Amino acid sequence: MTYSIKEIFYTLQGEGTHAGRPAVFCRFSGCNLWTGREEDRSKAICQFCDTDFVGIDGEGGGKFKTSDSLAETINNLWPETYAASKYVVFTGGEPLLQLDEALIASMHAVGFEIAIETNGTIPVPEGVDWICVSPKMGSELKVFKGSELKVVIPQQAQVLSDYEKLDFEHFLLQPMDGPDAARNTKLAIELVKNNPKWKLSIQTHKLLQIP
Ligand SMILES: C[S@@+](CC[C@H](N)C(=O)[O-])C[C@H]1O[C@@H](n2cnc3c(N)ncnc32)[C@H](O)[C@@H]1O
Ligand SMILES: Nc1nc2[nH]cc(C(=O)O)c2c(=O)[nH]1
Ligand code: SF4
Ligand SMILES: [Mg+2]
Repeated sequence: MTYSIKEIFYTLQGEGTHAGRPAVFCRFSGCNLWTGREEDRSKAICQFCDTDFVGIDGEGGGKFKTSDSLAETINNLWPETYAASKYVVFTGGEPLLQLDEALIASMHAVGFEIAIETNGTIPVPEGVDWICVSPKMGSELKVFKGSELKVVIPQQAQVLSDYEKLDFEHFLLQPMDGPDAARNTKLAIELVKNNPKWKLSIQTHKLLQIP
């Protein structure tokens, strides 16, 4: 299959349990919860997205005709001096619209550990090594287990105790960025202190001003 990629870049994972870990980010084009067009945001299922995932015009973006050619492009961004700990984060947009077993096999063949950032509305194929699910109110959750559940707060009608029943290793609250970011951060800190099952996830790449 042909993969539509918005951008590919080498940076640090900014969020979640692996914050600070060097990673190649591969951002797929397109999402099932928003078109990505500003004029559609107010009627989208997911309205708070901080990401441009439209088209294939970003750094390293394009159409890749084979899983091996995409894997090779990702592999070429990893420093030659240290081949251990190769780590790719597939994100988007919604990566599970495109990530398939062929691409998982191609990434493993070049020695990568594979992570995804998903909204949890599409089942995860076998072989993904780190599954981060970030559920969106107004969508139907279909992924009930994984590595980390990263809940952006606040969202309308959210009930944190419902999430606590799910089968994840780590439970994280991430303050929603936007006009109320400061207030949302205070709220997240208070919630975590009162519910220690949860940990705080802040978007460190924004503080660090790295991609
Ligand atoms: C851009 S999304 C792409 C992956 C996938 N579609 C998803 O929603 O998980 C990557 C991560 O950014 C989070 N995110 C998006 N907009 C955000 C915002 N305004 N503030 C905080 N986190 C946000 C998402 O919840 C998700 O965990
Ligand atoms: N540095 C960095 N870390 C991230 N973690 C999740 C991201 C995403 O957009 O999926 C992201 C991102 O865009 N940049
Ligand atoms: S589901 Fe993810 S990529 Fe899609 S609009 Fe929401 S935050 Fe953005
Ligand atoms: Mg991001």
